Amino acid sequence: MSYRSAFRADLFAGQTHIVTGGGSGIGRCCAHELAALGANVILIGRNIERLESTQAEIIADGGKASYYSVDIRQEADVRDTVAKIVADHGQIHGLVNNAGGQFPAPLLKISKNGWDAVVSSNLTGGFLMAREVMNQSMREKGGSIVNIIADMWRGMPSMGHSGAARAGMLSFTETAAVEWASYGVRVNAVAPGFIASSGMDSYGDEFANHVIPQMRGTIPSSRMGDEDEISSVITFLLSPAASYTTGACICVDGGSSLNTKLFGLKEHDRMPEQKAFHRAVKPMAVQRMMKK
Ligand SMILES: CCCCCCCCC/C=C/C(=O)SCCNC(=O)CCNC(=O)[C@H](O)C(C)(C)COP(=O)(O)OP(=O)(O)OC[C@H]1O[C@@H](n2cnc3c(N)ncnc32)[C@H](O)[C@@H]1OP(=O)(O)O
Ligand SMILES: NC(=O)C1=CN([C@@H]2O[C@H](COP(=O)(O)OP(=O)(O)OC[C@H]3O[C@@H](n4cnc5c(N)ncnc54)[C@H](OP(=O)(O)O)[C@@H]3O)[C@@H](O)[C@H]2O)C=CC1
Repeated sequence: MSYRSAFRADLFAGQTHIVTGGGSGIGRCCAHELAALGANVILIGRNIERLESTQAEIIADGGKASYYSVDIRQEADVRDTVAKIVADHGQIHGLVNNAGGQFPAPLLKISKNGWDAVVSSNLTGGFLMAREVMNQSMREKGGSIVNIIADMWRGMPSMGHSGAARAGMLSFTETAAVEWASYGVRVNAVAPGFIASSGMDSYGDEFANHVIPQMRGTIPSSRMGDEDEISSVITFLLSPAASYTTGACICVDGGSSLNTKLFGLKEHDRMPEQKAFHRAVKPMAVQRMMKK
């Protein structure tokens, strides 16, 4: 097995874990790590080629993997796919709700369809997967769910649809942790910062050449994270080492969520009319404080 995990090699032996978005990026990396630790890994995504290729890599490494192609936004398809997985593999021990994505755009440029596409990918889809896995396996037999969210703690400028969905996913995580604790099911979240994943490459040259260098300057650790640095925290949360941890969110972001915001006030400073409006409605004392 070529994946060198920090965890014990038989940690998940005899267990089945689902990784949504397992055909690429963080999900693919996590699927490799879980398989290296003995899990039977179920990959979920839409693009069959990528799923097939990750499955082949894992099998070539001596691990166990299968894939099921499904759009996690389609309720009936999710229900039927989970039923097939349970029929084929039996108990589901872990679910990594990792599938998702968004496009960079300021709020004012996001159409209703664009908003819905992102919210359904990053919030509704994760809910559907968790509900079906719970109803069809974990409710009877227990398990662990890990939801991947994002660094949305101070909003998510230029990805506001995603920020709203991820904040919702955090709330879902907390509610599910409480409601499902008595079934022996733990539900936690991981909030990655800026991770050098294949997904991050999908935003084009402008993003790669301008946004990423600007983002990098805001990270206290002075670098982007790697996929395996997210995978190891997911693995911890799935494992018995986290047996008393539920409803938690671990930020894996090199400190970026503690640092100043990504974007300064340059745009605002270029808008004298709006500035004049704010000044006019503020009490004199506040204006004086602002001038200092
Ligand atoms: C910057 C600083 C950040 C700074 C902050 C940076 C932090 C980064 C942190 C996160 C990093 C990552 O997640 S890394 C990578 C994760 N992976 C990705 O994001 C992969 C790319 N994303 C996807 O494929 C997404 O799933 C998604 C965008 C929702 C595509 O879903 P669909 O295929 O269902 O969407 P479509 O059917 O094509 O389109 C549905 C609607 O969305 C609109 N739409 C789709 N792409 C659009 C686009 N680029 N611009 C405008 N609108 C778009 C379409 O026009 C449609 O609306 P109408 O025209 O009105 O009908
Ligand atoms: N990289 C980063 O810096 C950060 C990433 N994240 C989040 O982490 C997760 C993994 O991202 P990353 O690996 O970087 O990016 P990728 O784009 O490589 O991974 C996203 C995966 O989700 C799958 N997916 C997307 N939509 C659906 C859908 N509707 N149904 C089923 N599968 C779907 C995609 O597969 P397919 O297209 O085949 O369906 C793909 O494999 C995402 O949720 C991402 O937004 C969060 C914060 C930061």
